[in-house]
Amino acid sequence: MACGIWGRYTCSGCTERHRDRAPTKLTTHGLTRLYARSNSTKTDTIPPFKFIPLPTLPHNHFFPSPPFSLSEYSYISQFKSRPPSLLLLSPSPSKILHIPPRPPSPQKDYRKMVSTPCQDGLKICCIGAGYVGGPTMSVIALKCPEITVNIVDISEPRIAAWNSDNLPIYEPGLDKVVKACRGRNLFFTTQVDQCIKEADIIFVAVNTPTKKVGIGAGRAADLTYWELAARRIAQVAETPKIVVEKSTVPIKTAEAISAVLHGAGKTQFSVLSNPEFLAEGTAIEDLDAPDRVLIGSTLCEEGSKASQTLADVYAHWVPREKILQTNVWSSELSKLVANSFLAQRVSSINAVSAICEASGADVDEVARAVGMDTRIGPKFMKASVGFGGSCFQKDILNLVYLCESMGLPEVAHYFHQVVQMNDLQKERFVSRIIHGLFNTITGKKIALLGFAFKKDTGDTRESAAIEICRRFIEEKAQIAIYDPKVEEEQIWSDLTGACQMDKIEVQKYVTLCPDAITACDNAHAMAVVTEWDEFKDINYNKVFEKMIKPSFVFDGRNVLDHELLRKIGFIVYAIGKPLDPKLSTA
Ligand SMILES: NC(=O)c1ccc[n+]([C@@H]2O[C@H](COP(=O)([O-])OP(=O)(O)OC[C@H]3O[C@@H](n4cnc5c(N)ncnc54)[C@H](O)[C@@H]3O)[C@@H](O)[C@H]2O)c1
Ligand SMILES: O=c1ccn([C@@H]2O[C@H](COP(=O)(O)OP(=O)(O)O[C@H]3O[C@H](CO)[C@@H](O)[C@H](O)[C@H]3O)[C@@H](O)[C@H]2O)c(=O)[nH]1
Repeated sequence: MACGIWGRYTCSGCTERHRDRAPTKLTTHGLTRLYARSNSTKTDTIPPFKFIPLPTLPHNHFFPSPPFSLSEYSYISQFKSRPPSLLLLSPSPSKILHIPPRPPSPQKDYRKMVSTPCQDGLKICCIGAGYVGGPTMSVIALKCPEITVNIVDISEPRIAAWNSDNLPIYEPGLDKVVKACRGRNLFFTTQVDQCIKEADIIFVAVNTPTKKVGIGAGRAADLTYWELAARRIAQVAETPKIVVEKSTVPIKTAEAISAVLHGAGKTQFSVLSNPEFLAEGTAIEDLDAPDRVLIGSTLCEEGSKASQTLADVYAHWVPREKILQTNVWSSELSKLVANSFLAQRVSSINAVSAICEASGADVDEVARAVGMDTRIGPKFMKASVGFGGSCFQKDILNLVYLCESMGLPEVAHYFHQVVQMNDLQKERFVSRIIHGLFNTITGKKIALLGFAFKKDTGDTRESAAIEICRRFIEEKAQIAIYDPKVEEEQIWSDLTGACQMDKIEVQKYVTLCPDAITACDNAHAMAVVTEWDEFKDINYNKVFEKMIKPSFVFDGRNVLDHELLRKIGFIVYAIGKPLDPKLSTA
């Protein structure tokens, strides 16, 4: 069947290059959206004119007879510097079949148009609509309006939430981006197979948690979801695809995945590594202006071509010099190393916080003095109750496991210390509270402010709050939790999992509160675990009135005004700060 593309244009539905060829029939051939130009007979001037979207057309849709004659249509593949979706120019969108004949656009325009950074009509599918897949693909859709981006997931509720006003993740600025693109060139769907089939580039952004059972349990990455996604692609794909590792994976995963994909022997796949460096809470900022974009590929011609295609997508908004193209193993390893270095800095400053408490030094002063050395730098120097999040611990343990597997036990041990230091920091915080409250917290009420692993996210994965609560429950304390963004059900699920108790049992120890003041009512102590900005603005005079005396504040993030709190009458403990003489440490 002839493809209905006219001019020098590589159609998204097939890999053929079509050149001034008159098909007998016109099909959409993989293009699902056509735009009509209204009220104009001019073909070559692009803006200003009005585009009227026609109804979405299914793949390979045949227009009814009489078939289109090519001379009646002009397809163009560039709209100013940003290539748009395929444009169907027509004087009357409602009369798409009765357009007066028009001469084709001059050849030279087409030459200019096809040399755009990204091919018109490119289709992206992202498998996994989570914290990475959702924001990353939304930003690609925003920056590349001519690219169709389908985000697929096996979880129906998650997809339903992405299609609602209540997105499944909280991320500042995400709402706006999604609203700008959803239904235009960004789609969330559970139609995994169809989107795989239609895509030119498939990102895989599924979860890769730490293995719970089997060889490498507790350390190695569990690639079950990844492999399932790869097998699905292998089974369904009919045309060549670029498959992109967006998930964080161990080195050599691309090689293994390539074997799975090519095992089916149906078509050609190029596997790229393109790790994501966004941090939660600042995902949109990080995606908008990344420090770098890393693309790893095999060194063959196919690999370089695929790498270039992906680089061209990012080049829509990321300066070329920030797009690093490396070999695939360097790319995979760099992601694990980046997270290990970041976590190592947090553990280092947390280790220093213990020295400060023992010596009377102030951790923030030390961090400032050390961080002003340009070789060291000031970032990631904030002492805390311990790092959390879905990545740091998982990725370091993954690196540790890789080192062990490669016969490098000393290197493995070196990186493992970062996680052990983090565990120690959480335990130090709990011990300070128990000792501060005269060596027992049994039956005492502790208000826990914050449950997310950091501010500006509703994510609780590996949050220090979970371990701290587990230890409080072990000591039979009463805990009143307030977090501005974390869903209640998430807290119950985290605590039942961590404590190996059912919800009713956990509820004997834990209550969830609508605000900080309520949580502090009749409490012996208040502990800040997440650095939410709003905690700085609480009326602490009011809190003090409501709390049992002596009233304690344990600031696990060093975000409160400790001087002021002491003036009000609180006994204050802050990570890495000179100890309050009134705080019992026995
Ligand atoms: N969260 C972050 O900030 C972050 C940042 C950089 C990299 N990463 C890495 O990115 C990956 C994804 O992380 P995340 O936080 O987005 O995970 P997530 O759990 O939020 O999302 C993963 C999604 O994949 C879906 N999924 C799993 N298997 C599937 C399949 N076979 N087909 C379709 N959908 C499937 C799940 O239903 C889930 O919605 C991980 O490897 C993680 O280490 C995460
Ligand atoms: O000075 C600091 C900085 C961070 N943290 C804690 O460290 C954890 C991780 O914070 P952050 O790195 O900001 O958030 P993540 O979303 O986990 O992002 C990390 O993990 C992602 C997943 O791999 C990477 O993409 C990011 O580059 C990397 O920063 C959180 O609990 C923070 O509170 C500190 O305690 N002190």
